[in-house]
Amino acid sequence: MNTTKKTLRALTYLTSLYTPRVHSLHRHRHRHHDNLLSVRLFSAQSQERQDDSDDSHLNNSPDSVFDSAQFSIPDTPKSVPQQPTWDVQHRQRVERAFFKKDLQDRYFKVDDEEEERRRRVLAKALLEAALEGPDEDVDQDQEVLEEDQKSLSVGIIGAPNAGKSALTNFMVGTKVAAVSRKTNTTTHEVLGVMTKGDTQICFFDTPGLMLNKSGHLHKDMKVRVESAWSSVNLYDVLIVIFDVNRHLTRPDSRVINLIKRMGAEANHKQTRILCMNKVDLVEKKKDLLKVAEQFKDLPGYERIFMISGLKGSGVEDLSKYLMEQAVKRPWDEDPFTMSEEVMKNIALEVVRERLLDHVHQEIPYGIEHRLVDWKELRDGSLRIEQHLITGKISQRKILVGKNGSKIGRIGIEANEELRSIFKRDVHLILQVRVKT
Ligand SMILES: Nc1nc2c(ncn2[C@@H]2O[C@H](COP(=O)(O)OP(=O)(O)OP(=O)(O)O)[C@@H](O)[C@H]2O)c(=O)[nH]1
Repeated sequence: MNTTKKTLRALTYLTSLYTPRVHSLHRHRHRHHDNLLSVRLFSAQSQERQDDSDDSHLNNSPDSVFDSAQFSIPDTPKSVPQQPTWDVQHRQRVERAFFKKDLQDRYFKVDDEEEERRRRVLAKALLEAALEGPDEDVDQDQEVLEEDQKSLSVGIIGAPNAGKSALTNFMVGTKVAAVSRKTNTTTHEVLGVMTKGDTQICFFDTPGLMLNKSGHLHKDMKVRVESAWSSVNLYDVLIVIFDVNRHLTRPDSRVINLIKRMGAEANHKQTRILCMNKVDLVEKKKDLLKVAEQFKDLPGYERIFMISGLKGSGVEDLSKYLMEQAVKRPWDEDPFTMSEEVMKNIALEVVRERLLDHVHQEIPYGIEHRLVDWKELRDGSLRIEQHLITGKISQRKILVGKNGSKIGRIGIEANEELRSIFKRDVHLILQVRVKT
């Protein structure tokens, strides 16, 4: 798997946080042209101007601008012009199918701080994925014609800590899911995409889908949870996963209820499988058979797998089984390329991440972060200009630093990372501005 693909995977999830929800149910492919992240507001609270004098001269101060052209950056990678063709159709399809606008607004609102936290985590994930060395596995170099493509959507459901991310990571081979922590405020997320030969499998997390001890939905989140439950049926395959070691030592009635509910009846539209995870932790392997015995009569499950998502035992069988379930259907994710939109997101995230590293944590909430220019030049390099706009002169000072040292540091580091992610020259310009 190459770096671009890893970055793309990281962004698959990242993009979902910001893509405006689309709500019609038609499933045909179409491209999403909205300039999603050109402007991002990070205001957690309203910013009052502290000084009413004319600050416009501050915006012309050379200190407040970082321009990568003024720094010599070693080891410029060879610029490779790319045609961005990544299609966000897959995400849109899921979002269209799963969430309705009003529900979205009422029940899925993530507060700014939480969003900020997630954004940071994701930016990190993105970088890790992008900077990771190439994998050993065979690369998907040959194009597979659309009519030959096979796809499978797989939902993974289980209690927190059951090992959903670890399993997906093992199958997909990326660390992204491990760091994109989920909370009850999130919707279904793509955990990872595996493309092998002519087959592509998309794994989805189904966070927050747990029953209470008496086997009912949690009252406080009923509407949200009900819609999420019904969406579970849309996957081709549903993996119900649980920690078998925990089940043997401290059985949890909520987990048992979940397993029973999902396996209660055969579902002709969906293949359901039960995964006994963390078998590596179980000392007496005979105990595993006892558990399998306990659930074997549930008609909803086609198969029961005993696996260790972390160590990998049994995962190959599971992957093989999933590959066999794939149906002739065009892939949803292009495994090779990144769209311009995704790249823009990356550019903002990377700067944002550096900003948070170098500036006091609370400050970035009051800053408006804009992508003001994005140009792909003829030599394949990118010119990216972003503005950091603040309403407070005191904040401007902090951001700029002594003689422009702070914004310079942020710019140099961000520029370096972007070059490494995009594999081409990046001319990054960051400007700190005061709202006038
Ligand atoms: N020993 C062992 N540990 C595992 C296995 N699978 C997962 N774990 C560990 O269990 C913990 C939870 O795993 P995750 O993959 O994050 O679980 P999750 O279901 O994605 O958790 P949530 O994100 O909270 O829903 C981590 O510390 C994993 O390292 C396994 O097969 N064996």
